[in-house]
Amino acid sequence: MINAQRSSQHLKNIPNFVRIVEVGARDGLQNEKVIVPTDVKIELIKLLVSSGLSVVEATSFVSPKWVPQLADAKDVLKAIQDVEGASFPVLTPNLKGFEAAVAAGAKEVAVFPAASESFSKANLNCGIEDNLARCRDIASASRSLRIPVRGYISCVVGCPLEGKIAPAKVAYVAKSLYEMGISEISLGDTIGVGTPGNVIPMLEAVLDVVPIDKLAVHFHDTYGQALSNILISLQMGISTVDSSVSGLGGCPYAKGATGNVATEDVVYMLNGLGVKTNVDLGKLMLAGDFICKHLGRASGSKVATALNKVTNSASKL
Ligand SMILES: CC(C)(COP(=O)([O-])OP(=O)([O-])OC[C@H]1O[C@@H](n2cnc3c(N)ncnc32)[C@H](O)[C@@H]1OP(=O)([O-])[O-])[C@@H](O)C(=O)NCCC(=O)NCCSC(=O)C[C@@](C)(O)CC(=O)[O-]
Repeated sequence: MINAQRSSQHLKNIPNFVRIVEVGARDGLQNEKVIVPTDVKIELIKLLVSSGLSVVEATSFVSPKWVPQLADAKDVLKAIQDVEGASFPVLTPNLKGFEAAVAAGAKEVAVFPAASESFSKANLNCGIEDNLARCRDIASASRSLRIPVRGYISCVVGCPLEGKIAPAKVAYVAKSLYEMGISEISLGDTIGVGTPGNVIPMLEAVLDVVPIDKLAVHFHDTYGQALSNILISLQMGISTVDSSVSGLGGCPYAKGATGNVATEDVVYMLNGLGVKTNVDLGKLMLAGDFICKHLGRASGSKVATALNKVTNSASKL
């Protein structure tokens, strides 16, 4: 639904409500070299849910040889079965992962093809077409179980191996996912090279073949462009945005890719636009503080950093 209260021509297409898909516990942690204890992952997920986030991607059922950080997927998912207030999608690259996820209690899964042939091979050990066949297998296995399947497309504007990616390639993968009944397609700027200049033509190409209410955007903030790309996407009518608490993240198979856009920064911008998210920024920052303290690292969120400075200097007065 469009925000009717806004009189400005420039803001009138922006939706009243944006659904945030929090990917910190999966995309955020998957690239961490030191293994984060399972209990810490579980506590992080619980804190994220307490902040009001209604979709918290929990983990991945991928090969532990490829992504050792998420080898505890089963334990994480089992431990959050009784947590109420959010759904917990998990990544499944193939039927083996899908079956393991379902056995551990997954009620939503995600497949993750790429728009780049080389990246598909680096990330999944198979090309785009072979991977789409795996996605199709998962889509059909999930149908009888009524499990929604999200589909990420990686490298929607640029690839670490191939450089620029043509919008038509993204549209092809998006159309394939849509035709196999994927519930939502998240367009991933895996290495954060998007600007409104290349994101707009990519979105236009995808919108020619997939309805807007099926689309989400997933921006990494490597070059500091994520919020401008999100704003453009909202102006084009997209109302689901992926982000990661404290800007954690990076893909192990995309060298140089830094964190996702920070959820705190997205919520702050949306609050400023008068867009509802149901997320409490203060509680979200507690989740960010918790994981940053554990990782021994400063937050990648500009908003959390600024608000923490303001609070610290006020408490010294
Ligand atoms: C797809 C595979 C498994 C193929 O990997 P492979 O080596 O080709 O697999 P295989 O079928 O040849 O099997 C080899 C071994 O892996 C096992 N295996 C096979 N499948 C599974 C499974 N599901 N779970 C656990 N184990 C599995 C299988 O049983 C066998 O075990 P072994 O007999 O040697 O003991 C591998 O390439 C893989 O796990 N890739 C995942 C990489 C990954 O997670 N990347 C990060 C996520 S993508 C991303 O971050 C981008 C995104 C989504 O956020 C969007 C964006 O940012 O733009």
